[in-house]
Amino acid sequence: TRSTRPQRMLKAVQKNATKGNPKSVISAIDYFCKHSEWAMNVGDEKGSILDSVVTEVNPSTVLELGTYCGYSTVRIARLLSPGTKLITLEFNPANAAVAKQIIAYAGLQDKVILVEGSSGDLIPQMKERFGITTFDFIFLDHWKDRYLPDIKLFEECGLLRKGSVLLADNVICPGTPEYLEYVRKSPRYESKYFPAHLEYTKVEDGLEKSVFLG
Ligand SMILES: C[C@H](C[C@H]1O[C@@H](n2cnc3c(N)ncnc32)[C@H](O)[C@@H]1O)NC(=O)c1cc(-c2ccc(F)cc2)cc(O)c1O
Ligand SMILES: [Mg+2]
Repeated sequence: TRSTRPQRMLKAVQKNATKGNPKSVISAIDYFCKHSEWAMNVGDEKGSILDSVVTEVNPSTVLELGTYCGYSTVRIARLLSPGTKLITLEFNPANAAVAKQIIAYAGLQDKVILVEGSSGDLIPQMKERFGITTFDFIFLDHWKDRYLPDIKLFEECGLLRKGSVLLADNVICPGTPEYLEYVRKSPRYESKYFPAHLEYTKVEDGLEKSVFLG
């Protein structure tokens, strides 16, 4: 049977990247997406903004929603201080299987906890399963209509503290209008929009950074 796009992306990483070198894995995926097949990774333009926010926050507890193939997982994990791990949630088992291999190829498997399942089910389990009190940094990149229910779930589960940073991909394309309205109107968040483009295209998109004020 025909391979899937994530499987072909993995092959491109194994062919063109250097094992244990996260930067080469990131470049190999970006090259694949620019010259072979578009794929819904956060990409290099928005990825640089992601890098700068992660570096600024220097988080000890990190959560990513929507692993896909692990591109942003590798971008984030390579910047974390020694001993810090990121938890990433992926609903689709086939995508999780590819992500696991891409993360391992980058040599970052010891910095990543990849959990298969849906954010709605897993967020309430964070404290008991992973000993998390609050998250310093959360990257939202999953189903766009889950951003709003999940940020409310973070609040209900007491997973945010004064200064927790939430960074959301695709707030313009495909778009997350209800989430944007919520974080921009709520007095409990300080929000800022970072304009960019949909990965590997000229279509407008951007990242929304929201700081929880407690
Ligand atoms: C949603 C996907 C990313 C992954 O998220 C997992 N997922 C989902 N819901 C959950 C959950 N509730 N819990 C855990 N994981 C979860 C899934 O299985 C995908 O692997 N991302 C996108 O759909 C996406 C789409 C586009 C896009 C833009 C323009 C177009 F013309 C077409 C597509 C761009 C992007 O930048 C994206 O990020
Ligand atoms: Mg995205």
